[in-house]
Amino acid sequence: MLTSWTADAVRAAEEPLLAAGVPLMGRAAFGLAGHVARALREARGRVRGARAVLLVGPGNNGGDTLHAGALLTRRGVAVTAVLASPRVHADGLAALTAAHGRVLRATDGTGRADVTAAVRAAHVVLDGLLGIGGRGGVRGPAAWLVEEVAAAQPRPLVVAVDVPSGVGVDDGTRQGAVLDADLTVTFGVRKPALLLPPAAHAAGRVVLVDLGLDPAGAPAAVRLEAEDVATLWPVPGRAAHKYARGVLGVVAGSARYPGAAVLSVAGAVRAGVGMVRYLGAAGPQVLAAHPEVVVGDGRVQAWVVGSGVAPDDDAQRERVRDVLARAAHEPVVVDAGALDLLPERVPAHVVLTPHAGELAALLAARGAAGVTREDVEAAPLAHARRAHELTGATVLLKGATTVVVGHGGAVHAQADAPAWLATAGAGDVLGGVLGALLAGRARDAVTDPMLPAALAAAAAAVHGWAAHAANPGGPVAAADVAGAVPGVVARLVSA
Ligand SMILES: NC(=O)C1=CN([C@@H]2O[C@H](COP(=O)(O)OP(=O)(O)OC[C@H]3O[C@@H](n4cnc5c(N)ncnc54)[C@H](O)[C@@H]3O)[C@@H](O)[C@H]2O)[C@@H](O)CC1
Ligand SMILES: Nc1ncnc2c1ncn2[C@@H]1O[C@H](COP(=O)(O)OP(=O)(O)O)[C@@H](O)[C@H]1O
Ligand SMILES: [K+]
Repeated sequence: MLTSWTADAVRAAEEPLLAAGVPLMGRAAFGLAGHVARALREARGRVRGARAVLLVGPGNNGGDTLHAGALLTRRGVAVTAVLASPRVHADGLAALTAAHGRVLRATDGTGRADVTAAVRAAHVVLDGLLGIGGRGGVRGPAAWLVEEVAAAQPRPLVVAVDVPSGVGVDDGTRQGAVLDADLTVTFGVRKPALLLPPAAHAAGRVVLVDLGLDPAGAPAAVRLEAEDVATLWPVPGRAAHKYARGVLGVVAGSARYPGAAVLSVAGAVRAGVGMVRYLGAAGPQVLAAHPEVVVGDGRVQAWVVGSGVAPDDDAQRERVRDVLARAAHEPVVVDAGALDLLPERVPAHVVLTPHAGELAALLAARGAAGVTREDVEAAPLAHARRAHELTGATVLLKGATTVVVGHGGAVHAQADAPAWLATAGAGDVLGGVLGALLAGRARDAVTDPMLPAALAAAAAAVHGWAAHAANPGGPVAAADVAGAVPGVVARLVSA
């Protein structure tokens, strides 16, 4: 599992080490220089003779960068530091100067031609403008520097120091211009912005330099990896029978959107549920695609409702209402056309699966007037959290990185899918996969309010891996994603 901690938690964890005289900045700079050297060797075969530009802000993030620059000069790298602020980390600057690094100032305007020339000639640029002390994004000369590097051709390798400068460290927002990095070298522990969208998309590959930090409390956001998902997946015991494995009720599709019913069922059947019962008008289409499905009412352990349920399908909406009225005791995945039927308050084993537009509509309907899809995309965590607080539900917000907020505010962020997964019907398959997990672990999901969020994150991960597996590197249809789920699960649980 990848974990992350807020800026405050990092500072609190650093405190006792700093008090004990542990040279944290020295360790950070040494690790940073090592990773930069490795990246240069990979990119151009050797380190010596490379040209590096350091973007240096006013704080310790700039200090780390200057110290790393001093170490790089000793390995034969020509280092130019560009100071973006009149204030600069004094020790770091002294170290770089002593190592014969070059220093330019972006603050006086007159030396800008030299800065531009250095940036255009650079093999690597280290972004040390702002770290965990950044507030409100890069401004002034620093913003100009970011633009210069972003426009440089050929594009240098960009290494973010601790975090890409100008991200909301704790909430994953982008506070204005952010330089997209190829590599982020982060110190001590990951920061939430390195897992959360949209900031995480600017981080590139993330490597962690161990500083011996031991932060307190629960992590701010986590990402499940294969071994975590394997421990969550319900695997039938030797004596299992279909009812013991869990029966999933599916209220999806309508005369207008029968395909959603087929895809929702496909996700559930392929993820490994004991039985699927289907309710709705798309019975013939569902049976044609999945003869193993039982059409009609009966006992179930969990539900998926809403995928492809048209707003004018009164009969199907009535079934959704019936299911939601029983949600106190049975886990329910609430997708698309069922989101507007959600009761005022629900338990955490009710999992909402909106995309950004649907989440905006849900929030607007609950008093957050004027929230748009763009607002949600700019701050996914804040809006998913708001929806959780307003409804009590576990909220899985779909996107390139899927964010889940569950009981107690626990946050998962899964970025396992190729962009090819952004295709019609993919969300219906995800609902089915998650429904299968909740049916298989229905009792646990009702008694342990933390579990639904973990299961939701696990479903998003498997859905993303299945999209890769269905056609590595190329386009996928939603049905093919469902088709790849059994193989992905087999590899997971047999590893
Ligand atoms: N405490 C330590 O000894 C360690 C700190 N580390 C580094 O220190 C960083 C944090 O250092 P700081 O707390 O000095 O913070 P930063 O280096 O992130 O700089 C923040 C400083 O810049 C100014 N500032 C904030 N927002 C700004 C904005 N939007 N525009 C212009 N100026 C702005 C503020 O005056 C603030 O003091 C970490 O990210 C990490 O790189 C690491 O070296 C590990 C050890
Ligand atoms: N850029 C992207 N990269 C990876 N996955 C994505 C991206 N955009 C969307 N997805 C995923 O694709 C699926 C789309 O679901 P959704 O928007 O509900 O579509 P539909 O309603 O047509 O099924 C979600 O699982 C979402 O997380
Ligand atoms: K930075």
